[in-house]
Amino acid sequence: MERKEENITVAVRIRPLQERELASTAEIAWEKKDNNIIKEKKGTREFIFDRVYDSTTQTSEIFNDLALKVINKCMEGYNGCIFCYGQTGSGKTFTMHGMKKLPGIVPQAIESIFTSIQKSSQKEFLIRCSYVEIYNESVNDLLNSNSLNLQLAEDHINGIKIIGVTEEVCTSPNQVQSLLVLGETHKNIASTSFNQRSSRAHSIFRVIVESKNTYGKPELSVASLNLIDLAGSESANVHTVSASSARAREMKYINRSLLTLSTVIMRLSDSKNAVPIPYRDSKLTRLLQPALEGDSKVNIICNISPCALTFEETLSTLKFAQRAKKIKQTIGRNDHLDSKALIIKYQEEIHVLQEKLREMEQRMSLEANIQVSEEVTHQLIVLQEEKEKSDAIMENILQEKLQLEKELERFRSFIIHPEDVKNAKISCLETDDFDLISCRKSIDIIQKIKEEVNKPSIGFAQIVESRNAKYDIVLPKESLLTDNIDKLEDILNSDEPLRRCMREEKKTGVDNHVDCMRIIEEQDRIIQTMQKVMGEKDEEILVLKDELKLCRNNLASLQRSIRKNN
Ligand SMILES: Nc1ncnc2c1ncn2[C@@H]1O[C@H](COP(=O)(O)OP(=O)(O)OP(=O)(O)O)[C@@H](O)[C@H]1O
Repeated sequence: MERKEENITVAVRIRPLQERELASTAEIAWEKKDNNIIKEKKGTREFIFDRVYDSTTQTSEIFNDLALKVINKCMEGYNGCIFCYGQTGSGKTFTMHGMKKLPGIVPQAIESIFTSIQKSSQKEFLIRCSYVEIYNESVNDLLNSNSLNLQLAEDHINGIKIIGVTEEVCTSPNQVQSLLVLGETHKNIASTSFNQRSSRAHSIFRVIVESKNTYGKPELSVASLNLIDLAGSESANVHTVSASSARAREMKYINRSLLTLSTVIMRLSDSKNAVPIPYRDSKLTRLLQPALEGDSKVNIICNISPCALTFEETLSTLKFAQRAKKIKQTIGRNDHLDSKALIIKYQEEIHVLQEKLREMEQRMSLEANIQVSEEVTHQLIVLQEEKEKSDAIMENILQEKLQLEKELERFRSFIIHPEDVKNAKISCLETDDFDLISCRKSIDIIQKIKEEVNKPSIGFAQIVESRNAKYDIVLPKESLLTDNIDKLEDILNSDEPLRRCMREEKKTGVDNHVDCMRIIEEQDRIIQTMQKVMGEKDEEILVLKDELKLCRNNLASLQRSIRKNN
């Protein structure tokens, strides 16, 4: 632990005259002589301090001159303590807390701590805050209105501890600011003869700064900064008869604890005197003991009124300040190489939590995979069912198509094409009931039919036109018959209904061309219907083929994603 001796820094702040003082005939009794001297205006008394501020000084100047040094020391691991001392209405709360537009030492200290953290690139910090008041010798938690009369205990590492006090870990100035606002709502404030809003208790706002090196030597320090707004001393005679017993009781406790503080300061300032120091006589001095004994860099700001109305009280304050100025301290840095600091504890907890988080993330991703697999499997089953259904439909359609193709083929077989005719055999000529003569007769008959068909009156000319080739082949010429004997046989073979009709005609000698045409028409009609049905079926097959293709694509992408997840 590094140690160096230094005096407590003491400053005096003279506040401006208040309305009540201005309205009185009382004169100015105290004035600033120099930057560090205050003197009695009409007398010879002079007091020298580290700094003297007059009524024109802004709190920000006091902060930069004095408080900032304490805060910077805290950031390096040294304890710090700043307190405002003075009679009631002298400007202690104004200096310590200030107002929104004129912020006091506390809000400026908070800003400064977080700015310093921002600039420290090679350190990690943990900030926690507590806010208590000592009211009628009872330590009350200002951050928890239910925590009253907290007990104090001595801790060899952390000094005097307030058992059960709320300590909030803060990560931003706003968070600390909101704690101050909360504490303010729980404070004991009342109107007194000298102050409309008089603090009836000593309030202690404590910021604990834990810091740890992130580079180099693994240094760890825990420093506490105590910012104390003392309640103001009051002479018993300033209270009127109407002062309530509650006010009188508060006053008694305030004065007694301030007297103890004075005694402690006096004994500490007199190093030759070996009498015991009565720290335990009040909660205030008990709490301030470690700081006053030298574990903290201490700043005392003594607030005074320059008015002659409170001359005696101001003189008493200046004497207190003079004694405090004599106290010598040996301040040491609080290096903690053990794991008791919260920052270490929290880092260990963070490590454990990070491990847990990693495990959880792994489990979650595993779970997600299982879920994906289940979802994919379900989709796969649905798709396979759909595929089976569409396969069955396809099979039916194919069967139907096959059936239709067979039928179509059958009906097509009724139609005669020239190439078919070429290859045909004259089997019909080999039969018993069919000779060349009868053929000739048949040809004659067909010729007759053709002539009849070609007659415009009959009206079948167009219908039969397409089939003329067939009949042209069998023109009634013997030579042609010989040449196209194969064709003739084919016609006769494949056009069975027609042949039957012709035979009928041959047998009976009755003209049957009307029946022949009807047969031809019937054949054409059936073929057209079959072609139409086939066309529709082909379209259906195309649609189903597209659907099947889509199903196969989906199936393939799902199988791909299952492979990926596995
Ligand atoms: N330097 C200053 N400039 C302007 N006004 C001030 C200054 N100091 C104090 N005042 C005003 O004087 C009044 C009393 O100040 P303050 O409440 O700070 O006194 P106090 O010492 O805290 O009193 P108490 O001990 O009774 O709580 C307030 O209205 C405050 O605004």
